[in-house]
Amino acid sequence: MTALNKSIEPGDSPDLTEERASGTFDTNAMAAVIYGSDKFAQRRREISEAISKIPELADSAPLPFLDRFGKVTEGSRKLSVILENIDKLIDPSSYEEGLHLYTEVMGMEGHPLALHEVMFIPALIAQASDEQQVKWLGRARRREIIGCYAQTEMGHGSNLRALETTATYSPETQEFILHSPTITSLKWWPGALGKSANWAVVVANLIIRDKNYGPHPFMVQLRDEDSHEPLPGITVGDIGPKMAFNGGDNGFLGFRNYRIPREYLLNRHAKVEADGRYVKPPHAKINHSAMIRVRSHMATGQGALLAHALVIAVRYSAVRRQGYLEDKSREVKVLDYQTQQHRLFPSIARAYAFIFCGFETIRLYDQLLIDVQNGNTSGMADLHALTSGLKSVVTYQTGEGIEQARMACGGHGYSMASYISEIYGVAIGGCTYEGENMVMLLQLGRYLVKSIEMIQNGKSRELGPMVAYLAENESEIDLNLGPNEYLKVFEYAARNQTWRATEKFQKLRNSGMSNEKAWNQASVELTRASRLHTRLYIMSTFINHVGSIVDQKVKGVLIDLLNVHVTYEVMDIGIYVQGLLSSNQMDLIRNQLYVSLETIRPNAVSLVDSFQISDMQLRSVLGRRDGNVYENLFKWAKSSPLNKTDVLPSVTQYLKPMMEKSKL
Ligand SMILES: CC/C=C\C/C=C\C/C=C\C/C=C\C=C\C(=O)SCCNC(=O)CCNC(=O)[C@H](O)C(C)(C)COP(=O)(O)OP(=O)(O)OC[C@H]1O[C@@H](n2cnc3c(N)ncnc32)[C@H](O)[C@@H]1OP(=O)(O)O
Ligand SMILES: Cc1cc2nc3c(=O)[nH]c(=O)nc-3n(C[C@H](O)[C@H](O)[C@H](O)COP(=O)(O)OP(=O)(O)OC[C@H]3O[C@@H](n4cnc5c(N)ncnc54)[C@H](O)[C@@H]3O)c2cc1C
Repeated sequence: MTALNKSIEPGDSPDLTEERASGTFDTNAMAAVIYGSDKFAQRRREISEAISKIPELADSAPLPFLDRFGKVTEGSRKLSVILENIDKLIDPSSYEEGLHLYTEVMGMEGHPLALHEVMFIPALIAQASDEQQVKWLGRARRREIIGCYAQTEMGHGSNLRALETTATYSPETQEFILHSPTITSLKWWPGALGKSANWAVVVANLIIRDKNYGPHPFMVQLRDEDSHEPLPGITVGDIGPKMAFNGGDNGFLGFRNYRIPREYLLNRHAKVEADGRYVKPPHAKINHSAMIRVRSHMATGQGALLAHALVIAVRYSAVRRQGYLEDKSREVKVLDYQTQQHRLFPSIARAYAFIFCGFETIRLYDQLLIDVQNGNTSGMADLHALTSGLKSVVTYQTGEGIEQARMACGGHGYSMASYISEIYGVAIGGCTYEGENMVMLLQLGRYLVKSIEMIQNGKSRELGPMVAYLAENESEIDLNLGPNEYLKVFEYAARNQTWRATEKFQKLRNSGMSNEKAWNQASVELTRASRLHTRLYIMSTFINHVGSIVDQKVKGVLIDLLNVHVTYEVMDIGIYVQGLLSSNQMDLIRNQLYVSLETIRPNAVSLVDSFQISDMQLRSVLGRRDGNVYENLFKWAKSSPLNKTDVLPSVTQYLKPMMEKSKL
């Protein structure tokens, strides 16, 4: 990967060179904005450079040609090469540098340490006492052990209160006895559990003298550290192939009266004394902190996945020529079609918006962690509500954007040579993991209903800054629309829908219906309110972030992108703003959107180049930085294992005899 201003190199496709020449800003300066600092953007480039110098870190074959066994083996092989060279590649104490290294080398299909870094270590940091951290955190960080986070069961993932795995305290031996009483109680889905992890943070119901204290996290050894064989009392294995993530070993796990010491309950917040006395945590949901953390990181993670698909689709659209506009002597780049721009550019804006939003939620989580360690849990409900909505909206919109990017690549988009279907499979997993989207939208819905109830009870002044707009009133909007007026339009839509949904719920409840039934009958409307509220938050963070940028050229193009965003988003929620905007105003906004697509066009390739995703990381023939797509597409097809011989054994064995027989 080059560090050149506009990434122009000899041998590049002239079409892409032309695009890069038309860019109005420095892609390195934009990368500094995307990755939070010039220093880190520079480190990413250096790490990519260092990776490219170690040939063993490259995939030994294009991943789509490997079967499941090959993918899992390839992941472990590359991991061992990474660890042999780690000091040459990154500062091992930097989480961000490590994440970049793993993302680039291991790719997105899963690997043995994926959950170790993302959930196991963070769960130890948030939930293990200082003493427990001394015992396990160093070992985990040095990778002497491999861990995972085992919560979901075959029968229950969303409703944690119905988990069936038990951890029964035995005061006589001062042990917990872990047990899986039914088939549905088997842990099912945890990443890296099946074959890689030898330890797990296991979430099980804490039972003391027949009383159930609900789900708690326990540190559990699953496999012998020498032989890697499962320990007696443990049944563990892989759950089989999935829609994506097939380099990962999502697993199942069962316990047969499996004993662990009392000290293995992660007891920073809740404790069980030797005599069985239970010490309550400071907040009932404190054991959910590992989930809040991942949800806080998901906006940037999903923004990056959307970015991968857009790098591929935008670059390819600049080299793909098909059909004509005015000049009939040369076919046009498909990127010049308005429909193609409408398909791709609003997603570029969303990818940037998600990444900027993620900066904010990561900051909020880091602050919450400090607060909670100091005994202050007051921020938990706000962050839970915010990240519940955000993970749901960004995963859904990312999925939509990636699928549009695939279609924007025509037939070749459907080939694994584009790699977009893998990106799609990985990204939409996010609609399910860390809380199924509808379930999480309804969590935010609860928070919004409570906020309306505060207003109804005359407590508007106690509302937090994110929901204060629910108490305002806006019935007219200036025709001369700028980003802040668009925010007002979104506020109007979110406020109206939240009030409407809450009033529906209240009306049903007041009619004598049970709380649960009334909630269920208002739930579609409540999820709509949650989505609008979250989209408002994304827009407002995007506007604030762009406002804070210093480099004027970068800021200029981001303002153009923001114009794409606000106009597209408002058109997309037209049905919710009919009472506010006239049809003339809607036409005006629609036209502003079309103008903003044209404005962004010369910078489209530079905007996706700025994500600085190397070819190695992208794993896409269509998205190559040099744009030399066609010759490499042919090379890729020729490397298919099916093409090793001209005549396949299956032809000799089945098709030839069939054809011979038909001749008689
Ligand atoms: C660094 C990472 C970067 C990027 C990520 C990239 C890649 C990841 C790769 C692969 C995937 C990896 C891992 C995937 C892991 C998993 O999926 S782990 C399992 C995740 N499981 C879930 O998310 C389960 C979803 N369910 C829940 O979270 C909860 O059960 C619930 C839906 C929130 C409901 O909980 P419960 O029934 O206990 O509570 P309620 O009765 O509904 O509510 C009671 C009140 O408590 C409040 N509440 C609930 N949760 C929290 C919380 N976490 N914090 C604060 N408050 C909480 C709730 O709002 C209620 O409040 P009230 O309205 O005031 O009463
Ligand atoms: C790729 C991937 C990786 C994963 N990794 C892990 C991991 O590392 N560790 C781990 O513990 N788990 C992991 N999981 C499991 C994941 O967290 C759960 O699958 C997820 O939380 C959803 O729970 P569920 O499967 O029980 O869905 P269900 O709750 O069964 O959802 C089915 C349907 O029911 C609906 N529904 C459920 N409850 C309600 C409700 N109250 N109101 C309205 N609708 C409702 C849902 O909206 C959905 O439409 C992973 C899953 C995937 C796909």
